[in-house]
Amino acid sequence: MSILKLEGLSKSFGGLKALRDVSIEVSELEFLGIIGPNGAGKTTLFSNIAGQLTPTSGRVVFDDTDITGWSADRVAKAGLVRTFQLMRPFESMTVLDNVAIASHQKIRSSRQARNHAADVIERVGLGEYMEKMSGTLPTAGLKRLELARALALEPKVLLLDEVLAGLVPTERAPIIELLREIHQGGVTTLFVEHIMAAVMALSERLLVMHEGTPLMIGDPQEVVNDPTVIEAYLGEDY
Ligand SMILES: Nc1ncnc2c1ncn2[C@@H]1O[C@H](COP(=O)(O)OP(=O)(O)OP(=O)(O)O)[C@@H](O)[C@H]1O
Repeated sequence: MSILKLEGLSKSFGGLKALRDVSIEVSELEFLGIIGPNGAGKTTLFSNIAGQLTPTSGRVVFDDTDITGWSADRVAKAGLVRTFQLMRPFESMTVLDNVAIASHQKIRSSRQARNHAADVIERVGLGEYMEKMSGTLPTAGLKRLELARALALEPKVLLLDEVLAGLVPTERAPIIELLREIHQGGVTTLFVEHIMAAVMALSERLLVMHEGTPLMIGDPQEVVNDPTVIEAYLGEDY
């Protein structure tokens, strides 16, 4: 069953067509990798799905509800949550407070929201940093915090935008493992990423975006071996 349907989604910025007629369906509990060259429209796609931008035309259907044009807050509360390439935690607040703010959007009671936030922080492996100021976290810790803030909203669908960017290879492996655990915990995941080893390790299906439109979608191995994809994105030496 599909949990997310994009129907003819397009987005223009003035004369620039950043998204052109994107139609894809994402199955419940799927892990969909999304790759493509810089400027292909990957982040714009997420922004149009998650409510930071309103599509110029087309529809976003989530869990059988047309959410096109909904505010980002409303989309997130409904269970479709994204992370950002540039993380924006409140640096002068503790890790717990940062995540509790997100929990509070789902849970009215402050005490319960904090308890829930603490559980999520443990789950992403930041337990020992609970009372530390967010601004003191190393990059890998900030990535975990970004994931915790997303998980605090109890997403059905998670949109991950280059969550591995800025990490050195030894830092990536545990975050990749965490992403796998989150997905296996029952979260449909869309994963925009340039690190191909991670894309191939996690993706069940792979979408290649090129010039604002899907170039190919399918089995990851078949997609990365496709000559058109190699020419558009991966290069001969992939
Ligand atoms: N707010 C905006 N206003 C005008 N143009 C924009 C805006 N956001 C994105 N664009 C343009 O839309 C196109 C798609 O950009 P987008 O950031 O979605 O690409 P991307 O695939 O995410 O790239 P990257 O891999 O570098 O993050 C680019 O040409 C970009 O310059």
